[in-house]
Amino acid sequence: MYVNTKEILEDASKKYYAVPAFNINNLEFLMAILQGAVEKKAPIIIETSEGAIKYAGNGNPLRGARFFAETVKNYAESLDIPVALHLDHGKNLEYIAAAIKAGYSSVMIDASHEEFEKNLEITKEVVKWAHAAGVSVEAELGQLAGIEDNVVAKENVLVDPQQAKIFVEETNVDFLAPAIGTSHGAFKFKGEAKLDFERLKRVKELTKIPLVLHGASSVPTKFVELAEKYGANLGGAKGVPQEDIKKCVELGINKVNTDTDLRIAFLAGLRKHLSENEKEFDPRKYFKEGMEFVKEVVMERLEFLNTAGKA
Ligand SMILES: O=C(COP(=O)(O)O)NO
Ligand SMILES: [Ca+2]
Ligand code: NA
Ligand SMILES: [Zn+2]
Repeated sequence: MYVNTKEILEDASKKYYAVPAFNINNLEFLMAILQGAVEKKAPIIIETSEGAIKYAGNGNPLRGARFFAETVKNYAESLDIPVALHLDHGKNLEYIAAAIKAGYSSVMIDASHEEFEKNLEITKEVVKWAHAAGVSVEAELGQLAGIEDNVVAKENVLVDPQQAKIFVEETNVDFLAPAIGTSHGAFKFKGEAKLDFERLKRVKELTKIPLVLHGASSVPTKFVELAEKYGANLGGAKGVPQEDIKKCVELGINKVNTDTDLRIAFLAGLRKHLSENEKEFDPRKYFKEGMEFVKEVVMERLEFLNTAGKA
């Protein structure tokens, strides 16, 4: 069934487990993710960036948002697990409006590159707007290093727990993404992975709402090596160690944004299949192995986060 993201995350927050939010750009990833969630009897959050909406709508935000909202709703209504659709890293108000209009379960307003007061003002506006349409809202405090779609954040600016308390009270936002040291993409840490667990603990104590971990891909060596065996060049890829993710969930993270892990798994399967089946030209066949690897990563993460069996 198609549900509001808040429903899924409030249960997770109460019982201290987490739900992965998997990014998609096309039908193949959606199908692989849903198959994995059904097999694991788990609630699931599907998310699309503004870039994914631009891609599916060929530049038209409402066309792209409708493509994903109608496709996900259509699948969700035929499944007996809770499925939510979320706009990831909303920055452009046109895209946020399109997602709300198309029927997304929730939207992220990411104004974390702005000054605190400005971020608070913008988020307050979006919350009023979204709540009037029954849509829940995620916001972000602090910055992740690395490329955030179209905003290059210079360095990690970690969340200030006191500011988080004020921010949540003033904006009435439904869930919050506190920057605690992660970053997006496949090359996360220069040296050792270091997340600020103390800071995360304080944010949970002071805000008591569901929290989101961005940049949470672990970059599984197995699929990096397989992709490289068939010609990919992912040298130096490094993700968040699984035990760090587990610690974050124990401290109150409830939504775990995962994009890079699925991209690498799909890439490995596609490269492997194409190089072993030079005569194949049916996309329903040559995408299959990549989809199976995506499903494998999905099921593993659902087990690992204790989402399995919570549907
Ligand atoms: O934060 C993410 C995904 O992060 P990864 O690149 O670690 O999958 N999406 O919003
Ligand atoms: Ca941000
Ligand atoms: Na998000
Ligand atoms: Zn993110």
